[in-house]
Amino acid sequence: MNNFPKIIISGGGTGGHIFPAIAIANALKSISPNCEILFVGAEGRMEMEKVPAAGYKIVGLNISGIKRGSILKNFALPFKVLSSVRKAMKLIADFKPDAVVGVGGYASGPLLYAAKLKNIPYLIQEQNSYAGITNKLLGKGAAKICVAFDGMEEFFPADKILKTGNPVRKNIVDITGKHHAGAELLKLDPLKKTILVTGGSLGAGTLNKSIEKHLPEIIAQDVQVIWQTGKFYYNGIIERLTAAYHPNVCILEFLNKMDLAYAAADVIISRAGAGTIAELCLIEKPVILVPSPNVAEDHQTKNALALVKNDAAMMVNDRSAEDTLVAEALKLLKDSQRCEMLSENIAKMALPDADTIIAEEVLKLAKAKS
Ligand SMILES: CC(=O)N[C@H]1[C@@H](OP(=O)(O)OP(=O)(O)OC[C@H]2O[C@@H](n3ccc(=O)[nH]c3=O)[C@H](O)[C@@H]2O)O[C@H](CO)[C@@H](O)[C@@H]1O
Repeated sequence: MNNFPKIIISGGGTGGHIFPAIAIANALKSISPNCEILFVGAEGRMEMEKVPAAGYKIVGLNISGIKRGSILKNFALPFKVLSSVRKAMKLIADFKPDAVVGVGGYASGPLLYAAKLKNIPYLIQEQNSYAGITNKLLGKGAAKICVAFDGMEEFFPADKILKTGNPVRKNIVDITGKHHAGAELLKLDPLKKTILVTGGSLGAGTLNKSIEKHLPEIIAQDVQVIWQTGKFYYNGIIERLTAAYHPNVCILEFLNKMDLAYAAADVIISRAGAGTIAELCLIEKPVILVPSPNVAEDHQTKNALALVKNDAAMMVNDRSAEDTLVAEALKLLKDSQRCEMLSENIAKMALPDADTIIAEEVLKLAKAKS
């Protein structure tokens, strides 16, 4: 076997694509410490900051998605796609990867397409129950497609599908013994009940409105809240709220130490992004999911229902969240039996080794090529 396999991992846009990619890279490094990994992302997107922070090198392509609303806004898109494919071809020629991984998102398309043209084997990792357009288009040429949900034959050739679950960063879900450290970092009281609110990597307007509206009730019950707002909402919330400075309230735009926030929480309110759900199954805490209605084919509702059907999570619709979400969370916090049941059931849904299984598949492809 080639002891120095070279792997390109491409994709990004949101945490939902970036963090599985980092989890795969970490697993590759732990199985094959000598392997060389290069990330390829989209210029100006979150991966250009998060990937180097995780210790990996990344190169950016000048590529964006289709913008809704006006043809004019998309005028430059075909040129960007062409120049990105050209740059991807050059990256492949220079780096000479033995295998390529695509996790979805803007950069994944040009890079996988270039890999296909250059006969480099590639693996696709699809996080959701509904396949993204890039992954669907490039699925036929993939050597393997690693998925997290049943029924993905609807989008991909059945013989290429492997159900692995979504890869998660091991350090994020290792929360044992971190409750006090979490409370300390977030300047909260480790003895008080705590709700964590997370809107996924970009934050969620509905969750923010719901918390903002009912913050006085949370404080009145002497409950603490770790409130991740997302970058776009943070300043507005801080400007509007004097309660933001109450000792029970910790507001952040992004949680860099998600493990400590998970560890500090007694109940979690969350969007139903596939990566977050994979983590929630592993940390085994009671969860209320509020699926985003603004995603393709309503896939977050499908993600959430997979848990709800097994009594492994509660669900509140986006439409009713402003009225009922906080009351439901405060009620759940007081019901220790229900919390225990939800924790037990969500743990049964976990697929803990996705990162290692996918990394092994990638290394098999690299070995077959070299
Ligand atoms: C609006 C949108 O398009 N959402 C999609 C996006 O979600 P999104 O980008 O929110 O991704 P996920 O919910 O899957 O994962 C979020 C990731 O970000 C991390 N995190 C989050 C907040 C924070 O403050 N700190 C932090 O580290 C979480 O630990 C997790 O690893 O990709 C997912 C996976 O393709 C999809 O299922 C979602 O529908």
